[in-house]
Amino acid sequence: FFFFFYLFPVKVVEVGPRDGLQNEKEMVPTGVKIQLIDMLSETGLPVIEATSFVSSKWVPQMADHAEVLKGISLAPHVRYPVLTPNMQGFHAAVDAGATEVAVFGSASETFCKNNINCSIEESFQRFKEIISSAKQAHIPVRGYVSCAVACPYEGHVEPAKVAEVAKRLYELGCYEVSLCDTTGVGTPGSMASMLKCVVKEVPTNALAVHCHDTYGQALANVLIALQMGISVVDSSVAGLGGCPFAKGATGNVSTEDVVYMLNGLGIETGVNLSKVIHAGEFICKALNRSTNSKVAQATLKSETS
Ligand SMILES: CC(C)(COP(=O)([O-])OP(=O)([O-])OC[C@H]1O[C@@H](n2cnc3c(N)ncnc32)[C@H](O)[C@@H]1OP(=O)([O-])[O-])[C@@H](O)C(=O)NCCC(=O)NCCSC(=O)C[C@@](C)(O)CC(=O)[O-]
Repeated sequence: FFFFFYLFPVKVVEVGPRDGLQNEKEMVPTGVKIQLIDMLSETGLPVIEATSFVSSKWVPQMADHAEVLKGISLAPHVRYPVLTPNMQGFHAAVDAGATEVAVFGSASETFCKNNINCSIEESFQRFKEIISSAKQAHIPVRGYVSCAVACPYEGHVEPAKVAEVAKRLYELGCYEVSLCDTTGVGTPGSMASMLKCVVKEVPTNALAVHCHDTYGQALANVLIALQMGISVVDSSVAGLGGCPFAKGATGNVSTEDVVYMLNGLGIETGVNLSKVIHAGEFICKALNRSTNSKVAQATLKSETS
């Protein structure tokens, strides 16, 4: 690899209130979710994924989606996408005031079936309907490709399959496609192989990466993506999270660690790190656990010593 650090800004997409909280066993009070999002809205983060309009039988933690979306104080320069797996979710999201949605596909058949109860082909029929209705309502749609490196059920996933699914989402009208290392098994090597294949099919300026940190590789994987020209990074405050349908996978790379690394590279994000650390402290206290962010741990320790 040759190293180049481009100095154009990176967009950090905060997924903590959705991806971070969806896997929590104990119900997180709606007021806590709202307060977390409101605190994150004050940090300079441009995008905060607020909740998901999925079935409460499948993901009970997200059952209060409408209350959360209606309860937050919308900041003028922040976008608040929500997940919508089908038209029922799309209509409910729009009724609750959503102005941006996200569809979530997969490069693995088995994960698709376990996550949204349909085949990849059927999922595209659903996405087509959602994207077409969203277009009429001038609602932007983001797309996810789960299992972009590996699947919790099938193991290795071929980069060509990831590229095919990403291209279909992009061509259907997703303005951005986020490539997800759902289980966090990716390494800079496997990420690079996958990304090399995907960038042949989808422009880099329409791609994002979404790295779980199960094997401690997430920051290195983000760095590889930056070096390959990708400038959108998903992350979760305090590194919270995991997918209920990817057993054993831990949370996303933490927003604090991503922002710290980008600051160190001199790359503009517009995000105030200490405010994110403060929001992370709030949610960790509410969940009665310690942060997964190394940067937050070090900062809070130095403040108390
Ligand atoms: C997609 C479905 C709904 C299909 O679920 P289904 O059971 O096949 O749906 P159905 O159409 O047969 O309907 C069955 C029941 O669900 C209800 N229903 C149907 N749709 C909705 C809806 N939108 N909202 C609320 N309720 C809904 C519907 O009303 C009905 O209720 P009943 O008559 O039995 O009382 C289900 O599989 C589901 O909700 N899955 C949720 C999956 C999920 O949230 N996964 C986690 C997020 S994805 C993720 O974490 C990965 C990501 C994005 O972060 C990236 C990465 O790291 O990989």
